[in-house]
Amino acid sequence: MKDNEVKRLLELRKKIDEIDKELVSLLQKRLKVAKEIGAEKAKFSSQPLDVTREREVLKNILDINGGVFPDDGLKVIFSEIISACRNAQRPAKIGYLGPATTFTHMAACKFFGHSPEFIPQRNITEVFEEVERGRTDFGVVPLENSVEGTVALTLDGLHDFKVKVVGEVYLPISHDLMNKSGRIDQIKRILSHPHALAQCKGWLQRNLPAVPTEEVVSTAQAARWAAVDPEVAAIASPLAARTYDLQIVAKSIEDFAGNTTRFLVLGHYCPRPSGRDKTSLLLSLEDRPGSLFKLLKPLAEKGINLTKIQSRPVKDEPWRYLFYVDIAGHIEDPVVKEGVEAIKKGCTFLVWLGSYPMGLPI
Ligand SMILES: O=C(O)C(=O)C[C@]1(C(=O)O)C=C[C@@H](O)C=C1
Repeated sequence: MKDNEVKRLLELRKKIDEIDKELVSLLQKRLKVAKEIGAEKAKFSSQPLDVTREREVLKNILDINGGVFPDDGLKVIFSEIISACRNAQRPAKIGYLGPATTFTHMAACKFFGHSPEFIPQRNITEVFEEVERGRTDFGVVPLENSVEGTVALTLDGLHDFKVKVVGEVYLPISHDLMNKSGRIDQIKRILSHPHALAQCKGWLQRNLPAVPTEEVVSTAQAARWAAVDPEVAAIASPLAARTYDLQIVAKSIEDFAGNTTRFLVLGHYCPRPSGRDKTSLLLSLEDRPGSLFKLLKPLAEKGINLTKIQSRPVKDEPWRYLFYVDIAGHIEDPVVKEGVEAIKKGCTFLVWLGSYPMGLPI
């Protein structure tokens, strides 16, 4: 490099340093205002988290930017700025189905950003329990996978614990095969969560038909085993590979493209209507002809969109079923409120699980 080129580079770096200084000063100002908002909210014991406002902030920023700064980068930066401001208002503890690096962990970070404290729980029931007891502010659990279907333990938790659904997150699930060496010929056993093994069955049969598979409690647990045993390969997330220092043998080995999991965020409040909301219900129908029709009729009449219905056996009453139901709209929308009241008439019991902003499309 010539002298004048070095000089030019130093000048430009000085400019960057000055801009960064301004950015930090602006971030500090933003944090101060966010704390003031937090103090106002605390006066009427309102929850710091306002997903609708957060989405509005992100939309405003992308509009102002007009694509000049890469939009994806800007979204990540501002999601983390908001996460830090929210956490400064009141530090939050988030329980999730652990251990660290599970897809539920990734979903929790997608929803809350990285500022809160994330606490891995041993199983789905524990996530519910900790939220119910108030030891965590929120919990994140998987509800359904586009290939594997509904997670029964989550439906049980919604029935057994006093918690509300306060949000949802959709996360694309892409499974990688990983081990210590990155060499396929070293693999003597393949470990993963039963869902992940099922989602990669075709690929495993085509590529490693002679290698036995073993089910473990989570994809992260599988990665931990792979980290200590060179003969073990894990099917897990890219985050697990980074965390446990594993090499990728094969990327995205799931059999169906577009494999997505929907996660629920559990808490104790009701987010305000955002204009694009979902309401979740848990109900039990009378055991008589036409009771399911009675449930669906008022929804159809009022033009309410039923987005999910899933039955689950009542454990202590053979051949009776609970129904988990999602409908479009917020319980504060008059039409939804009336629809739920109408449904109630044909139910032996109905619990409103929560109303919350719909998860963003991936
Ligand atoms: O506007 C609010 O209500 C705030 O608390 C501020 C803020 C933000 O940083 O922009 C932080 C947390 C909320 O979830 C929404 C937005």
